Amino acid sequence: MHAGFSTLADLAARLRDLPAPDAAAHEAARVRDAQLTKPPGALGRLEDLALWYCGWRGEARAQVSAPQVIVFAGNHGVVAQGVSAFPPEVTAQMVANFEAGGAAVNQLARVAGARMDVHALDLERPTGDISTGPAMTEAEVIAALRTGWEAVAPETDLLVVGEMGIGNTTSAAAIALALFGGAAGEWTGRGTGIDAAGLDRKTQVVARAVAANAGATDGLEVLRCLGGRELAAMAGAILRARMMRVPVLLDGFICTAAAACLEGTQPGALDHTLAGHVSAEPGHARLLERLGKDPILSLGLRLGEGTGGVLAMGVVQSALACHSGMATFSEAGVAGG
Ligand SMILES: O=C(O)c1ccc[n+]([C@@H]2O[C@H](COP(=O)([O-])O)[C@@H](O)[C@H]2O)c1
Ligand SMILES: Cc1cc2nc[nH]c2cc1C
Repeated sequence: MHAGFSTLADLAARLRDLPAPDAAAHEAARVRDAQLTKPPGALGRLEDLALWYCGWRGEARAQVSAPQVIVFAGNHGVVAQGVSAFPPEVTAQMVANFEAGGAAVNQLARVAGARMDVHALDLERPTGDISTGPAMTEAEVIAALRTGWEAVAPETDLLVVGEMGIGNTTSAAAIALALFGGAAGEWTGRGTGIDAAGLDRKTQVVARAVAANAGATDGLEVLRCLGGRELAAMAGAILRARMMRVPVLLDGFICTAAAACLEGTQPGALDHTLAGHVSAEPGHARLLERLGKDPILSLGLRLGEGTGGVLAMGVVQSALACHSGMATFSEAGVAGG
């Protein structure tokens, strides 16, 4: 399917006309939930997850049959400022590891029964150094958004987008600062494990990046100026999922920062998404709070790749197994329903 956008203005127009969940299916799912063999509300948040999923899929009794995780990789010019504990070659080396099945996310995707796809975006051509100017031209950000848009499989019914990109916690922190304000230090963390001196340097780089791109206030423009190709691809996939009414589980700090750019342009653009987890990168909890998202899991992960999102797929699948598989009070002959 043609992406249907060739400029950021086209994309902003698409964002103004997004599908909503199916209120009747949501209500039918709620009625069914009330009849299941448990005290009302006893499955806690699992009940909300099942209703959320049924509403977006337009089914009173839904199950996940084609979960997909897509890992996008990109390289960042800002690594020249000494903002990561690892060298940028690791991005391409990890792509090879994803393709060989050796990364953490490969194992978790297998456990979740999810299809996994990997897209490396122009790794040999890092984005511009955000501490001195914009990361991408409009043509570059559109190309990356389209890669994400086109990566969502037609049969997918639950999506996780993850990323790999040395230097990308600097991008994510700069995006959060540009969108939500505050001090650079509130959004900047250790990423892959930079030391204390490195963290000071990185905080200054984040502040300089936002100052150097001060014209960027709209979400999509923030994505172009302060993001990276893998962040733009994640945003494109999240938007495509919305058009397909496919629920999305967000991963960590970088994934959430990319998603926040859509919400920055169009409030409500992330209504089909939930936070799969809260990462150990301190800016992530703050960002989720700003987006009004309560994470499903909190396991101290700070890996990215989609790992936290894929783990939460298991929780959503469990919620739907209960919602669709449990007997009602009358079916089971249990008193009190
Ligand atoms: O998902 C997260 O919250 C997260 C937190 C810290 C680091 N990461 C991963 O680490 C890489 C970026 O870290 P850095 O230090 O190079 O900016 C990138 O490949 C991310 O997938 C991911
Ligand atoms: C080894 C390694 C694996 C990763 N996976 C996601 N980000 C990563 C960063 C590093 C350094």
